[in-house]
Amino acid sequence: MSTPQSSIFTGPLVGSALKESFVKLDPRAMIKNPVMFTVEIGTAVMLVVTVLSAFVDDPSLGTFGYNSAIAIVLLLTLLFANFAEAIAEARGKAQANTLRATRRDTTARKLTGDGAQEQSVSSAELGKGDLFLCEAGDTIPADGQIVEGLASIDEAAITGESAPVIREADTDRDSVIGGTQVLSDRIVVRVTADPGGSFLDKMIGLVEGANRQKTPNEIALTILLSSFTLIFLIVTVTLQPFAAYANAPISIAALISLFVCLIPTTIGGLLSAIGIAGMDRALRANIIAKSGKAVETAGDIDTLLLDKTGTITIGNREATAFYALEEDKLAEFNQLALISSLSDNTPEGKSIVALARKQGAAESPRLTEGAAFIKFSADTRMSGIDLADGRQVRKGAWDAIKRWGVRSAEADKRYLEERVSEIAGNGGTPLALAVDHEILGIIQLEDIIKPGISERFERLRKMGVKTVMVTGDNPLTAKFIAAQAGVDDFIAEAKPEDKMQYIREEQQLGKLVAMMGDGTNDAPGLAQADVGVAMNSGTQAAKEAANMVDLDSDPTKLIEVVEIGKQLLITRGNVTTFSIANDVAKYFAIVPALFVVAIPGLDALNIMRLGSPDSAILSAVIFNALIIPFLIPLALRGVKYRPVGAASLLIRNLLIYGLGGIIVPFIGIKGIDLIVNLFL
Ligand SMILES: Nc1ncnc2c1ncn2[C@@H]1O[C@H](COP(=O)(O)OP(=O)(O)OP(=O)(O)O)[C@@H](O)[C@H]1O
Ligand SMILES: [K+]
Ligand SMILES: [Mg+2]
Repeated sequence: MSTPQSSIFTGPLVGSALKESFVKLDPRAMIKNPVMFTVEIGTAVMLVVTVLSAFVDDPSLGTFGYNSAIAIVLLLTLLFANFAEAIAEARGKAQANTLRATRRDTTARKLTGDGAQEQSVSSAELGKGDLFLCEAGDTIPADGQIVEGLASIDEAAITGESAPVIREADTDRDSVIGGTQVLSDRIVVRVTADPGGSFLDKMIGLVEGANRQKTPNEIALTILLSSFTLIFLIVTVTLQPFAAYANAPISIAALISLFVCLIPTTIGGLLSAIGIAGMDRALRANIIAKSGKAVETAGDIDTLLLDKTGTITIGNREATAFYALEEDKLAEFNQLALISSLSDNTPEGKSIVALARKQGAAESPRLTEGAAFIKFSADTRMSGIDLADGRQVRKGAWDAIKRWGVRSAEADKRYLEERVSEIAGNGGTPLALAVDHEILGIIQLEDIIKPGISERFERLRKMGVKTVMVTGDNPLTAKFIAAQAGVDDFIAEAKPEDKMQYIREEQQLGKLVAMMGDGTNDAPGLAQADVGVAMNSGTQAAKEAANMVDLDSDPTKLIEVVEIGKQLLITRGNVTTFSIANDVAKYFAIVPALFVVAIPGLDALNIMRLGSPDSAILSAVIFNALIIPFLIPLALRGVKYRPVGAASLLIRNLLIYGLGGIIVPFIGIKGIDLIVNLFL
């Protein structure tokens, strides 16, 4: 998906967009955009007037040549607006075609009879709940969740990322996507999507814009623009009796032109292109937004919930030291740390195994035979093993182990507590290791804060976004990392439901909240958040609850999501400002020119000194049409976004797009008028 940043106007895209521009003239499609629809009616009337003026000898109809010029320019206005939308859609369509190539029928190795038999079927025959087997070289036939094994998978077809990813059963990285390829090992997968409802199918629909719906903001803006259109319709129509009274009758061509110049055609023509381009920018960042609304909401986010481990820190939290309470028991410590982590798939668990081995511990099948592994969960904040000999070994957060119940002597506990505070105070994560409710000592886990992350938080702060670090770690560690990384707030010893609680509280204050997650226990939070971004590597539940999926599974992507949303809102706001300022300026450019012959007093207002009323009108409609293609690159690329406060941003943009919007038409229309007068 991450196609190289291509130019907006590439050959084949332009060709198909040009064709689409004509197809989109269909009034049934046009009516969805009331501003441009009225332009279409105006164009139709002008065409009739043009034909009439060729045959009927009525001076009030105007000349055939002038009428056809106006009619053509109006038609171009429509085509330019259609082209803006078509070119915005074309990029998505091209991507959809690439994706379609990935979605082909493959043979699936379906498992039946409780996984005992293997049967070759077509991927199209797989339904939700079916089990299939994949080995190195196989193409994964359908979306699913790994129930057994682990594999390295090439997801380049979907994500554009060539480095293989590891997907594993019983982890937060257990989902696989149909169409991707297994590179090594063997997995058993349970199908999670029926044919036609796969991730790829949804993605194709999204990038194609087939089910693109107007966002609430777009609908509101469309209503506002339609009311402007209605007001200007009244203004234009009431100008006629006034003109007749002043003995300066206005031709139909002039009236329609004036009307089209006054209504907000610029934003009307570019509105949907801006929206599509916003989705497209998200897509280029490898984010699949399930709706345009989600992208927009991202631009308004007040509070950003970010995980500590893996988002703010590098996330390979590694065991760097073991502190045994009694030095002569270090060997036992090593041994128990090792066996309690043997089936712990977390980075923490794996690194504990590695450190224990390095310090001389060896596996002892005799010891682990018949043992039951206790998996780590964010709720218990512990993991461990129940040995066949009856001993219970646990490792976990200090307070979690204490809550499990420890019988250690007070003095020992105090001594260990100091170790714990020392490790946590330096940003490390202390884990207590206990056997049969007796603490043996402390495991020190260390993690590194991502370089450059505090600059990103600074950027967010300037945009007025509050960042909150969420961690299952203890308050001391959390405080240290929060201060180092420069987040605004933190939640320590957080359980999944605490996230949800925090989101609710913020929302009750009227805040919009975004979060990113991957685990099944993140799903409620992802659903509750105004913007929930799931990692592609995450569980099916997380992906379903979220309104966006990040194909790169990069937790810092949330920051980018906010920036893309802001850019979309600002681009739309600026083009709207520019469009309306333009229309005001056009009013003052045209009206004095229209009446200057009849009312010489208006000459004072006629600052533009346009050649004649006819050339003034024609120049204004030409300018009005040209400004649309002129702004297409801005609409598609978005306004360059700077992280500054809302107030200074508003002032800046009002200056550039408001004042600019007033000045540009004067210069533009004057210039066109000079050229037009060469021909008239
Ligand atoms: N594999 C593990 N075995 C036992 N305890 C663990 C393990 N991993 C983490 N812990 C303990 O559980 C706590 C919570 O871990 P959890 O992974 O839920 O949150 P976190 O990694 O600190 O934060 P984040 O939400 O950013 O991932 C940790 O602070 C640590 O004390
Ligand atoms: K206009
Ligand atoms: Mg974690």
